[in-house]
Amino acid sequence: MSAKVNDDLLTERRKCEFNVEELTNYLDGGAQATQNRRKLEDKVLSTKGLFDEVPEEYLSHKEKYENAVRKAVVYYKAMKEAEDPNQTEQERANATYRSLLHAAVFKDNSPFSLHLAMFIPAILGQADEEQKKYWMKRASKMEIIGTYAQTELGHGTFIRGLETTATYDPKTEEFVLHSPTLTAYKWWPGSLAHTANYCVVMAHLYINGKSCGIQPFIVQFRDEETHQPLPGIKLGEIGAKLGFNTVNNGFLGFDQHRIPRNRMLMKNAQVLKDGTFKRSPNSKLTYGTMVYVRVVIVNGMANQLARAVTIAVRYSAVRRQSELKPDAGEPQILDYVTQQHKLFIGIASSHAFTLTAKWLTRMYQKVTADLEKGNLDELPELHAIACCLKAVTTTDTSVLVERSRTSCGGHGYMLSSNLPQIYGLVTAACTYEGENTVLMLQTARSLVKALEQAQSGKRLSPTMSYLSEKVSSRLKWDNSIDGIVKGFRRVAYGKVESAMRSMRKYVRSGLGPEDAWNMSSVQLVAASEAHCRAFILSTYKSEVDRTSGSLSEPLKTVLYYLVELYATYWALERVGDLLLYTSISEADIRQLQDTYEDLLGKIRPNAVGLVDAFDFRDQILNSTLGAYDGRVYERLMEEALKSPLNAEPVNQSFHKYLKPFMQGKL
Ligand SMILES: CCCCCCCCCCC/C=C/C(=O)SCCNC(=O)CCNC(=O)[C@H](O)C(C)(C)COP(=O)(O)OP(=O)(O)OC[C@H]1O[C@@H](n2cnc3c(N)ncnc32)[C@H](O)[C@@H]1OP(=O)(O)O
Ligand SMILES: Cc1cc2nc3c(=O)[nH]c(=O)nc-3n(C[C@H](O)[C@H](O)[C@H](O)COP(=O)(O)OP(=O)(O)OC[C@H]3O[C@@H](n4cnc5c(N)ncnc54)[C@H](O)[C@@H]3O)c2cc1C
Repeated sequence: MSAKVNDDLLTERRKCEFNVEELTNYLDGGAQATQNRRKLEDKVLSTKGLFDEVPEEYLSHKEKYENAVRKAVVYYKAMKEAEDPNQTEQERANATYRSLLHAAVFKDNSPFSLHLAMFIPAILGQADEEQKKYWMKRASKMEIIGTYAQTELGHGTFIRGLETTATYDPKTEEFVLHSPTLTAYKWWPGSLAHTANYCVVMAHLYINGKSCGIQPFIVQFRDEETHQPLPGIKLGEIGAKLGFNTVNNGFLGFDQHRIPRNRMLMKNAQVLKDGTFKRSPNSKLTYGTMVYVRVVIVNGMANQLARAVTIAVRYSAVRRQSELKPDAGEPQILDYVTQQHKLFIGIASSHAFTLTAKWLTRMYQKVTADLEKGNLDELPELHAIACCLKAVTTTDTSVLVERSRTSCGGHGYMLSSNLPQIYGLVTAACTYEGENTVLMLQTARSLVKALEQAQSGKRLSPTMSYLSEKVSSRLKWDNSIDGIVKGFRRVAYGKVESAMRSMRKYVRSGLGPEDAWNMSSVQLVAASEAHCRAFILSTYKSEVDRTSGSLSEPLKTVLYYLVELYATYWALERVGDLLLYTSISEADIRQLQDTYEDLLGKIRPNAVGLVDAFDFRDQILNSTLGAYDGRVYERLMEEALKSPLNAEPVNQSFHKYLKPFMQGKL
């Protein structure tokens, strides 16, 4: 097949006003990081056996899983072999920060993902030093494969309501794990069904009949040689899902299953041999693995969104449809301003999430280091900001990936475009690791507390300190980026205050505080959203200010177009709220709309350059519509021909059913 690049894409690349490689380096965190990432990709992607002969979508549920395990093993070994021993941990982390290498291998997700994303982090965060040494030696080499088993059939969100019990037996120095009901069965953990042999189980600890809260236990549930479930273990797979079909989500029930005392992960709380319980300094430390994954998800969303928007923008440069002007031929669909409106916010959001994720990762690292020294002061702030960022970035990414898909018209509906699978991956994140509404309400809880503290003259944590600033009933509006950040903060303040007023009103009318909270929760979620949008926007702007000093002028200019586009887009989306709490006028709104349209026009010549700068290889995009060369139609046909239905000109169903039916013989 010729390697000719589509002419429209060539023209787009010539029009780009900035240096694409410079932006790639900026997103990676430096030229060296780009080089390391590419080296890693070269090495891993040249491994034999990593890719599918038959596209995954044509396999059965069972075959998909078996094929994914085959690839996971090859991929894991390739990643290990590609590790550069001369690189520091930090350099390795930088090289993989924006890499979606696994996406080249799995159109869906890896059956090892829970081992790496949660089992190992749970050991690192919950085990004492001796346990960590023992388990990490085995887990890091994948001598054992683990998962994180928290959610049950009956409870996911409400962790305190988990029914699985771990009852300490001081006579044998063992815990007895038990699932007293059907709803107590662990349900959802990835890798649990047929891949893993160990898991971290979150269970309700009882000592001498007394509840000691939810605690983490490391549990072997399959024999290491035969892989048979151990006695007292009931196991299975939960069935087909919207996505995650190669992740092997499973169920697990315990029937009086005994494990030694040292299998409780005892970094925070401990059970001594005689059954003495030593409390954790803060019971929420047990939830630390979830906080870690929420932080990781924000970066994951930035990357997946970049992938979807790369596919959609390249396709939109190649696709020609309808007429803008008579006799001028069919324009590229990217010339339709509505198409730009659908897609450019995806590019800007990906940048905003990447920079916010970097900020959040630094905060996570600081708070974790403080926790090691016994300082828990900033844990509530980390929890509050991680909750809303996880919720808002997953919600926005799901919307924008779906918009990217529909922006590709009919071809976006093809699995070969890869957009449906990317949607399946990102929409899952709206639910897992804390359902989004629930997490928004956690942030709202902190906002309410912060406003109460501000009103009684206490100092607030940095991310909420604006709540202690003096506010006028309507903030004086200005259309600058800083003005928009202030506007969103004013909205957050106003909505928290209004929710608090509602709660007091409901309490006066006879409701209890919990019912009053529930009645006001729609407002509370809106307050969290405004708080989070102000946070993302201010972080995005200040991170670009902080890090763009040495960049070339053309690149800086485009980066600020995107920051301004992001701010303007959200101001226009939430104009009703701004009208309620600020002095924004009709003239301001009209000017914002003009600015927005002007920005779409300025970004237009740079659109393909901007997505090229994400630097995804074709193998990582895995898409008929998004490849670098723009050979969209050829690829669609090539992929269609791989359909097993095209293997023979006449399908047997014709002779079996259609022919007798059409000839009236059936
Ligand atoms: C596509 C790319 C992405 C890449 C990522 C890879 C991902 C791999 C796949 C992941 C697979 C998924 C795994 C899972 O889903 S595991 C299961 C996750 N489950 C959850 O997240 C459950 C959600 N529920 C909770 O977190 C809590 O129960 C909840 C926060 C909702 C409430 O807890 P609880 O009822 O016990 O507490 P209260 O509301 O009464 O609050 C008590 C106080 O504690 C504070 N709090 C709560 N949680 C935390 C925390 N984690 N850290 C610190 N503090 C916490 C809370 O704010 C209250 O404080 P105050 O009393 O001071 O107000
Ligand atoms: C793809 C995928 C992978 C997963 N992987 C794992 C895994 O590896 N390990 C694991 O342990 N779990 C896993 N989970 C489970 C996941 O963590 C839970 O599904 C999630 O925490 C939500 O809990 P739930 O299903 O109980 O939803 P529910 O809490 O039942 O939510 C249902 C509805 O009730 C609402 N609701 C619930 N509580 C409140 C409240 N307090 N206030 C207002 N509204 C409320 C929610 O907003 C939602 O609209 C996975 C889930 C998915 C989808």
